[in-house]
Amino acid sequence: MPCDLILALDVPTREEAAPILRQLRGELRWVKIGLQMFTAYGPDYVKAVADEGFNIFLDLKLHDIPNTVAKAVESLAPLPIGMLTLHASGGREMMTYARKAQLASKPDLLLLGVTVLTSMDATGLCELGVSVSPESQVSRLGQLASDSGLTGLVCSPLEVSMLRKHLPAGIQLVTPGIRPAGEAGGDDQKRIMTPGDAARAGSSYIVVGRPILKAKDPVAATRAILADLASA
Ligand SMILES: O=C(O)c1cc(=O)[nH]c(=O)n1[C@@H]1O[C@H](COP(=O)(O)O)[C@@H](O)[C@H]1O
Repeated sequence: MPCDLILALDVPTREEAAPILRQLRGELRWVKIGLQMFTAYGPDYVKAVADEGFNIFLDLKLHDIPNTVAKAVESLAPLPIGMLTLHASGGREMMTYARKAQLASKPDLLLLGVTVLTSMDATGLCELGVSVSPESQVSRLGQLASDSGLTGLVCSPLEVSMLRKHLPAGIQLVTPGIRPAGEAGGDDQKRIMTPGDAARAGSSYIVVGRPILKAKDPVAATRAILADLASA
């Protein structure tokens, strides 16, 4: 399966987003709208970006009691979105409720369970009382999400080959924590890989924000990432 690129549109204003979207139209298919833009502009902005021809990954990382998450999924279902995130650490019942609501309201929506954030390492997990390695915790949460009916996960590319051995063949693995060769370090991402290595490991999609958004030439950065994916 080829690996596709998702742009994380993590910018403060729609005025800043507009030229980026204009330049990248036709270069990539998927745009992720996350907490920063959704909090500022809400559902109308999701519709506006979809109207520009992009597929939308709405990254709200839902995490609440089962009923509340299920109702949020129902409220979001009318939006033109192809992917939506929730935290797998919300547990089996929360994920089961959410999946049921998604199947009833938007069957073609890919509900993604976020396993262990790519910004976390073993030390960060230990501070939360989780004394196993990030890989073990991803394995546990990935299995729980799959058992709860989810068909997609968010994880680091470092865990993809391990998950592919244990989970159903069709599972979609979406991996942030992507840093092109030579761009690693100096920020909050801890469990990282290059685009090509993530694709070779078996990622279904990679999510990339700052390496494109902060590049001098976002189009050139996007093309370099796509070329790295294509060579995988
Ligand atoms: O759910 C996500 O998309 C996500 C999960 C995760 O574990 N790590 C992670 O970085 N993300 C998102 O992926 C994007 C990564 O952005 P950059 O680090 O700038 O490439 C951000 O929008 C994060 O919110």
